[in-house]
Amino acid sequence: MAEGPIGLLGGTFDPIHIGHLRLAEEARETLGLAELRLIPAGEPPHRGTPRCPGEHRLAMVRRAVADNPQLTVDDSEVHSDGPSYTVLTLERLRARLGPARPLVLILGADAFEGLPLWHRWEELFTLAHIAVANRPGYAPHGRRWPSVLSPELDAACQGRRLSHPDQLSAAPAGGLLPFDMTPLAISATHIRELLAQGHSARYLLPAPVLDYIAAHSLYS
Ligand SMILES: Nc1ncnc2c1ncn2[C@@H]1O[C@H](COP(=O)(O)OP(=O)(O)OP(=O)(O)O)[C@@H](O)[C@H]1O
Ligand SMILES: O=C(O)c1ccc[n+]([C@@H]2O[C@H](COP(=O)([O-])O)[C@@H](O)[C@H]2O)c1
Repeated sequence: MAEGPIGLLGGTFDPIHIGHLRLAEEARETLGLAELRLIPAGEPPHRGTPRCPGEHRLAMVRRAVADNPQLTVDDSEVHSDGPSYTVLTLERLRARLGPARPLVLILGADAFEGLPLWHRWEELFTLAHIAVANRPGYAPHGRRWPSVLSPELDAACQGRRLSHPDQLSAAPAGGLLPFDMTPLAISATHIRELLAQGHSARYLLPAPVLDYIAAHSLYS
């Protein structure tokens, strides 16, 4: 029998903020995950070069979760060459963890909407379940979702919808589960703007991360 599902939250984390951390914590709790791994992207595909190098973003993620043993950090993408394609990360994890372990890719609604642009995106469902959280400004689920999805994403989701987190343990991959989290209209873009203008970003991200930013003069 496979052990409990492992959640995977990838991101540029430039920098990591309270929106990411509540997403991780609420996914872990709501979805009944045995563990949640944060995976900072080395070279995030489909966006410009991050403002901070991977080592700094990784260091900030480590500081953000240092007091929470249930949130762990996977540094493999930062230490790999080439674009951080999620399908490659999932293949590597699947090879290491075996075919039976349920894996759950955690995405905010904005990331999910862009899924058909991802490298080998249709194979993601063969490697993991996908759990999608609401994000203010995007249509996550409920009345409007998934009716707002592009036709190709809608088609790929047909027959995958799970109705309860317990179903994540019943198969290693292939399900789609929307879930609610505390709506938080926080973005790394806004935090970078605040810091560049010399404004306070206090309480939008953990104090140890802000201390790290100050110590290394990042984003100013
Ligand atoms: N406030 C939030 N609520 C829900 N999901 C979020 C939130 N912020 C980020 N996410 C999700 O976390 C993952 C990583 O996001 P990312 O690192 O790109 O953060 P971001 O704040 O969107 O950054 P940026 O503003 O630089 O684009 C994505 O799946 C994204 O949807
Ligand atoms: O695999 C891809 O093609 C792909 C394309 C865009 C984004 N991703 C991943 O999605 C996560 C969030 O990306 P971003 O750019 O919103 O921070 C991060 O882990 C990226 O590596 C992955």
